[in-house]
Amino acid sequence: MRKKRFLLLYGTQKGQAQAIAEEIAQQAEQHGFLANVFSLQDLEKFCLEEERDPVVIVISTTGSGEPPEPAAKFVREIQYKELPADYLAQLRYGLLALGDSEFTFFCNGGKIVDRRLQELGAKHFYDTGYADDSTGLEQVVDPWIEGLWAALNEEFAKRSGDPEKMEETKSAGDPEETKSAVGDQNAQNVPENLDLQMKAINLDSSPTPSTAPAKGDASDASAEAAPSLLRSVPPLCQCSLTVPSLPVPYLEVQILDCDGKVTFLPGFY
Ligand SMILES: Cc1cc2nc3c(=O)[nH]c(=O)nc-3n(C[C@H](O)[C@H](O)[C@H](O)COP(=O)(O)O)c2cc1C
Repeated sequence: MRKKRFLLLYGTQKGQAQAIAEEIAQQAEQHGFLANVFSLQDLEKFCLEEERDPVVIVISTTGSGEPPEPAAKFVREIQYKELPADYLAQLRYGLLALGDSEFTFFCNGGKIVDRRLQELGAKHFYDTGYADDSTGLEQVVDPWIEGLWAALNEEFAKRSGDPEKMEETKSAGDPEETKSAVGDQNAQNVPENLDLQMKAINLDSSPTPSTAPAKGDASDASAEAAPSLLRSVPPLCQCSLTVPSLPVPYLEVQILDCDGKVTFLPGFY
């Protein structure tokens, strides 16, 4: 059977995004997919405007919230103001943003690209992941990659219009399940602080927040614009918000007697 192809693009400054893209490409084989991997700087090797297969983008952030330098030309091209709002209407993509929450503009390189692709009519087939170098990229990267295969399968099933395959994929994990697959996995296999990490993602400025439907048509768009306690909506979701890391807990208590003698409270030493 012919392998299901997807385009895999990466934008990297120091090599992490490339390594993750290569890992995705390697795993793709085992899941029955074929990934064509290119750097975002190789503009002559891909054309988003004509791309009909799903696209996966892994992109880091550098400077103070800029996309990596090799991706700069790509970003300039998609930011061209004359592009019509349906320029990438056929495009279905998933994006994994890398960053470090110690920086003010967390994952901003990915957010810039994500936001612009949405403005040009492209749609997510899978929710955006925000991986944080300060807590360990793998805490988000690993579950994100694990959920990617079900999302891709569902996307291909949809294209072939095969309801049975859709059902099969659903039971294997559709976007609802794709999301919960990531969530469930977090709950079961990874440390407690990943829960916090995933909450930070939901609060972040994803154009399609992970608590919102994975894909948006016109009706989704109006539903998403309504105020909600369950999902992040504009303008808040478009801000570059970052949940700060807690400092290491530390407490020392000393009580001084009036004569200046130090008394340690029972239980504190
Ligand atoms: C000089 C420098 C600037 C950075 N600036 C940001 C930033 O503004 N926002 C952010 O979220 N991460 C920032 N990062 C963190 C990187 O995006 C993160 O470490 C990422 O994993 C690097 O991926 P790469 O090796 O593919 O470039 C910065 C890292 C460096 C070295």
